[in-house]
Amino acid sequence: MSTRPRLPFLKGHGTENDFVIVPDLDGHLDLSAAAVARICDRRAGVGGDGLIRVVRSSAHPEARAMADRAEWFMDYRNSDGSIAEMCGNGVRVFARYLQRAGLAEEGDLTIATRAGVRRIHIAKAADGTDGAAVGGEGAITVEMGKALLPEPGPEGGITVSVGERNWPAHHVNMGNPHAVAFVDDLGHAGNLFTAPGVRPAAAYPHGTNVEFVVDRGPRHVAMRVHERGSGETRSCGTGACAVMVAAARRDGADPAVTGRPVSYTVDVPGGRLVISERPDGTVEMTGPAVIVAEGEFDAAWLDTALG
Ligand SMILES: N[C@@H](CCC[C@H](N)C(=O)O)C(=O)O
Repeated sequence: MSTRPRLPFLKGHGTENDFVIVPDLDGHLDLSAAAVARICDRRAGVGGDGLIRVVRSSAHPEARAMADRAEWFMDYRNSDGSIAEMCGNGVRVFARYLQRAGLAEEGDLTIATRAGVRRIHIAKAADGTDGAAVGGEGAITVEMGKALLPEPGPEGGITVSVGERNWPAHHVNMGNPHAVAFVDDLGHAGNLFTAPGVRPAAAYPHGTNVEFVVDRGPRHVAMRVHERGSGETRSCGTGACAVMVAAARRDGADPAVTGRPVSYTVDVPGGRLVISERPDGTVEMTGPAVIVAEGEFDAAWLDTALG
């Protein structure tokens, strides 16, 4: 018989990038990488592209310094248990959880992440759709910070490869790393269960997320992604932001030069995100966030999962 306190969880997604949400408000849980991987396992666990632990910033050593600017910290883990700096879809789902739990209201709030404090706006949801229509009522907008575009090192620019195919790629950092390759056909990326090759390895000492992008129309692109630590997912918010910035620079659009914001629609297999870049370089993402279920871990199962 387990003596562990009952542990609730929720399941949510943003454009079908799905997460197990574990409220641990006062930071008592010790979640090892192995435990996260078991919880995210789609057959033997709850299943998800990642796990989001909701913890008070003041109760987490990595967030304490942000506690005066953001009450809540998103402790994000990939489905293999590895730690990531940021998750764009995850932070919208995190905000939706706070709203549902009565810990935040519609309107403006801030959330601490390993990439820094992010400002969020939860639009008014008059129709209860949880923002399923991008930009519609209930959608959530996140100020994702500024994109960094690291210069190529001595070994040259980035190349992404799948099988025999190679593409030049843009190195974009949105708090976490991305390699963005423009391709003729999203099918050419093939089977993304395994990670694409990325060279030079030194450009990404901690690995990278890889996006494959095609044009759909003016300021409108579509992408597939292989996420570091999770494999192919149906969407990646930071990836969509990296794609938007890479597409804008490719198209000769730089808000810092023109003084005008630029906006792209980014289609992902799981839906649509709208991404804008402002003249000060801040990237803004708008998209849906949905909570689909709420439950409680079986105590005996949790004992074995947490070890
Ligand atoms: N799905 C996320 C990104 C999650 C982290 C990523 N796999 C990494 O390791 O950097 C998003 O929506 O941004």
